[in-house]
Parts: sequence; structure tokens; C-alpha cells
Amino acid sequence: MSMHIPTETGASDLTGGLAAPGSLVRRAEPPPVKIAARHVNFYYGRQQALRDVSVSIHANRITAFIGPSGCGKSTLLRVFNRMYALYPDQRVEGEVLMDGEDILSGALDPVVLRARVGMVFQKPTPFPMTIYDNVALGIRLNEVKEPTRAELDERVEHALRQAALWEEVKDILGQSGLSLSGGQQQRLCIARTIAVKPEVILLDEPCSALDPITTARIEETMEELKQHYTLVIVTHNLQQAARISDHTGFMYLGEMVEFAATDDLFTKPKEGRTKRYLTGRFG
Ligand SMILES: Nc1ncnc2c1ncn2[C@@H]1O[C@H](COP(=O)(O)OP(=O)(O)OP(=O)(O)O)[C@@H](O)[C@H]1O
Repeated sequence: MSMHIPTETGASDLTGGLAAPGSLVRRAEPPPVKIAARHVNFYYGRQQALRDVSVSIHANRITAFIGPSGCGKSTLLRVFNRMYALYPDQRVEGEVLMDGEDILSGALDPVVLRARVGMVFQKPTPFPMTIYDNVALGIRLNEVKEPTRAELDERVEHALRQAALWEEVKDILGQSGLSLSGGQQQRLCIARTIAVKPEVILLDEPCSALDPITTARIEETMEELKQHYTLVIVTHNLQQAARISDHTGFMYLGEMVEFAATDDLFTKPKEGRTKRYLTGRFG
């Protein structure tokens, strides 16, 4: 389980309370809130899938959403990059601020938003093209000025390194992305997402199709990525949420029942429904 800086939850200072009152010991700055959802309701036609959800996602942290099937985890992720807007009968109410700017208002171009808020899906979905082009395509599409070949090479390598895939593919960049193993394909999808320089990466059950060793590899990659990005993951795997996330939200029937520092949520949940879910009594 990852370490938590107590001040992030407002509990105490970094000295563990040993500093004399008024001493000049530096307190850790809490990371800024990257995404703030406020009173979000979401509807698929007449069916309400999110109910008055408010949550703050901190920059350079991993936030996990857990909860039984159908509780609204994926829906919440899709709100964060306005993916729902592609479907006419899906509608949202409330406010989602990214760096203080309302991303639901429609003022922000969805293409720009989706470059800033990238998404990795459950099933690895490389494009049927070379490993190199899988990563280069997004860069080409998102840059106003066509990058030179040298710039493109550099960006592709950088993204593949950040996704912890470079060493495995550097000699086979011209090979199809589909020729890679499932775990490699998922890291290729992560590289493709990173390549367009997002600020936030949403991961919707990214390891559910992967074996434990490959899952561990992706988890290590996520730990490294959080130095540069804000990560939000939906997972059915409670151990995974406990291992890698800094904050966890437990959702049930469209509500955010409890949101807390991961250690606190797993070791001393406040809500009865969270306790029952964590102890396997439902879900
Ligand atoms: N395209 C859709 N049209 C209608 N209802 C939908 C649609 N997608 C999801 N829902 C409903 O919205 C609710 C929330 O679904 P969502 O996929 O967000 O849950 P989830 O917690 O991610 O589930 P899972 O863990 O099974 O992926 C569910 O009741 C689901 O049936």
C-alpha cells in the first residue's frame, strides 16, 4: 500500500506532532485539486446512474473508484472527459471543474478536453497499425504544426519509456501493435494516451483482462506515471485499489457513499455499507 502524507487528509503535520507550536518546520503542501465534481447527477434516458456525486481528485495522485457492478464507476469516468456527450440520450447535471474551469459547460472543445483527459479502457485496443504509428498517430492529430520525424521519434520513445514498454519494443517498432501480448498491448494503449501529453489519465479496469504478473507490471507503471499525471482508476479488484491508490471512493447505486485516503477507507471505513462491501457481504 502506498504511503500517505498525513496533511493531505488534514490530520496532522509531517513531524507527527513533535514540532513545538510555532516552530518553522515545513509542512507538506497538499497537492492541488485537479478535478472537482460537485453535485453531479447523470441520466441514461430516464435511468439515473449518478446521484448527487461530489468528489475531489488530487493532482499527481492515484484515485480509485470501487463498488459493485452497475454502481456508476464507469459512468463517473465518462463524465470526466465528457464521453457521454457523444450519445444524445445521455445527460448530466451539476458541475465538474478541472483546474477551476467547468468542463461540462460546453465552452471547452471536446477534442481539447479529451487530449487533456486521456482514457485507457478495459480491453486493450491497439489500432491495426505498427507499434510506432499507434503512438505517433495521436501526436500527429493533436499537434497544430506537423512534427519533424526526429521530434516524432523522440516523442514516441518518450511515451513508450513512460509506459515501461520501450525496452521490449524498441527493435520491433515496425511490427503490428496487435502482435504484442495482452499486457504489452495495454501498455501500448497507455503510451498512446501519454503521447498527446494529457494532464489526467482515466483507466477503466485496465488490468481485468491481464494475468497477475502483467497486472503487477501495469501497477508499477501507474506508480511511476503519477509523478507526472493525475490518475483515476476504476477497479473491481479491491487489493489493487488498496495497493496502488492514494484515495478511494466507494460507490453504491449511483452514490459516492464514502471517499477517503485509501488506508483509512480500507482500515476504518466510516459507513456501514462500505464495511459490508469490503468484508464481502454484498457486491
Ligand atoms: N449505455 C447505457 N444505457 C443505459 N444504461 C446504462 C448504460 N451504461 C450504463 N448504464 C446503467 O448505468 C448504471 C451504471 O453503470 P456503470 O457502467 O457506470 O456501472 P459500473 O459501476 O462501472 O459497473 P461495472 O463494474 O459492471 O462496469 C447501471 O445501472 C447500468 O445498467
